[in-house]
Amino acid sequence: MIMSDRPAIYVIGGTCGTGKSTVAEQISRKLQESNPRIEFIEGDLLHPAGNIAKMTHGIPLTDDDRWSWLEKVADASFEKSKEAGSCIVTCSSLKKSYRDFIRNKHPQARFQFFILYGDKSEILNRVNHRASHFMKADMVDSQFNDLQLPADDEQDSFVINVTDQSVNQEVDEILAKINCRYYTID
Ligand SMILES: Nc1ncnc2c1ncn2[C@@H]1O[C@H](COP(=O)(O)OP(=O)(O)OP(=O)(O)O)[C@@H](O)[C@H]1O
Ligand SMILES: O=C(O)[C@H](O)[C@@H](O)[C@H](O)[C@H](O)CO
Repeated sequence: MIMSDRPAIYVIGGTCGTGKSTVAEQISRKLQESNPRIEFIEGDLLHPAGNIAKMTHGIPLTDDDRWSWLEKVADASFEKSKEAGSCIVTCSSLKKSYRDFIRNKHPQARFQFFILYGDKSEILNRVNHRASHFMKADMVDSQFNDLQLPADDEQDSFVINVTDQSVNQEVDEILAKINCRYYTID
């Protein structure tokens, strides 16, 4: 087995309220133990102001709202991964076409998608219980309507169940997949 020399980008996706930021922060801390240069990019910070305004007012984003944001996510994460060998980014990546767009933007990199998935009732519960976040419960239905979970034809993508696992269990599951992939030839 050898280590791949393509930079690796770990995308933590899923609908609002699945725990993307919470899980991604912990994963980056774990990975930084062996490589302090690995960075975590909060994908929500790359949205244009207009997208945040729409979501704050309970208006779901369209494909056209998302393309320029997805491009920034792909570009920013690729740049960081070239510096450190890998990086972590949160990005909902709800549709297959979005994941394809990101993959195809930088074929020199190895993107892996971890799509966190929780039952709608659990997600509503989480969104209702967090304070001062722009994404409110009225957006949950539209997020589930747009969600296309990866199927077998997306071998770089995994669905992580977040309904009945703790954050630590989710982090361990993702790290196991990252480590396993990192040391294989591709
Ligand atoms: N098992 C779990 N896994 C992840 N998050 C959990 C879990 N249980 C509870 N939470 C809580 O769910 C809430 C949502 O998490 P977080 O804000 O990280 O989600 P998110 O996907 O980044 O949300 P958004 O995309 O809307 O910003 C947080 O308050 C987090 O602590
Ligand atoms: O694609 C989208 O509709 C958006 O990225 C949303 O998913 C939010 O940015 C994120 O989840 C924060 O609540």
